[in-house]
Amino acid sequence: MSVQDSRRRVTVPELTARKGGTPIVSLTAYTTPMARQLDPHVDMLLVGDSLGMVLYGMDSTLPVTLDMMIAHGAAVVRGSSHACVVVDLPFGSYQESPEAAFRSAARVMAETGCAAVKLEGGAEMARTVEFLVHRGIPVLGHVGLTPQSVNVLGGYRARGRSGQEGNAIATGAFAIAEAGAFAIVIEGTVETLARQLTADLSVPTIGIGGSPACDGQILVTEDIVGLFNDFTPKFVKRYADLSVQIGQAAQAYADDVRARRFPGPEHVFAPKPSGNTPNA
Ligand SMILES: Nc1nc(=O)c2c([nH]1)NC[C@@H]1CN(c3ccc(C(=O)N[C@@H](CCC(=O)O)C(=O)O)cc3)CN21
Ligand SMILES: CC(C)C(=O)C(=O)O
Ligand SMILES: [Mg+2]
Repeated sequence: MSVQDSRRRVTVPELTARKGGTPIVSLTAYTTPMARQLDPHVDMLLVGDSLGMVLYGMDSTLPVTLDMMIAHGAAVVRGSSHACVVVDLPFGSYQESPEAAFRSAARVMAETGCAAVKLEGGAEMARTVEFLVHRGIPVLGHVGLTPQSVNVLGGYRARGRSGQEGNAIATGAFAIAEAGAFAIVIEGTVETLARQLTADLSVPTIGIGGSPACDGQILVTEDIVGLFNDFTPKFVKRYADLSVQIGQAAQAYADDVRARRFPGPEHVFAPKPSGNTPNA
């Protein structure tokens, strides 16, 4: 793993040009301090609507609002200088019509300074993707396990196990690519489907529970560093356990306060020196 060129921001066309090349490295970020830590190491930062579950304790991504995505999107853009920042369009902000999608996406672009938006869906979203791209908004597609459709899908289970479901996902991915998506996230599908789509699509695929053959990979940062422990999808690899370190820090602080070891003399403000105080 190498620190990337941090002098210049990765552009959307540069990500598209990575098809079949060096894998696109991507992680989610929701806040400025996390973006600052991740930015040098990744090509793309996604401000995912997973923030509803990870940061806000919601039990799905559906209650996430456009205002939440804009606030967190702006925070991530402020914390990054290298990565291409993409912001999820939340549930309800784009499905109704291409016009509604444009209004939402234009607010996200203008108010955050991000480079692109992501939206979930297949063939039914192709017209919307084309509408946005033709009007200057780069779109990242997202097919397979699409969490905003959890109530239709009936849970966060792997997709494309049946030939019929696999065909529908493939048709959707081709429609989104044809409509001008610059890359497509393939989430939670059988590996063979993600591999086949990577071989057949002209744009990069970014896998999350997809395939090692995908043109890139993405995961939720809190999942890989152990800061989110409500559930762990099968596709997550854990690289650190920061919740343990946070708990240890809180325990040590609590022990210090209760024993009056904190604050120490170095943590308190001495009185200002002045002419008429005997102690000065
Ligand atoms: N922290 C986090 N990580 C994610 O990857 C993520 C989110 N949140 N929120 C939005 C969606 C929801 N996702 C999920 C959520 C749960 C499973 C999960 O538990 N899958 C089980 C099988 C579940 C079942 O069979 O019903 C698994 O074994 O992977 C997978 C993806 C992926 N996304
Ligand atoms: C995991 C990625 C693909 C996502 O959509 C999210 O974090 O919301
Ligand atoms: Mg999302």
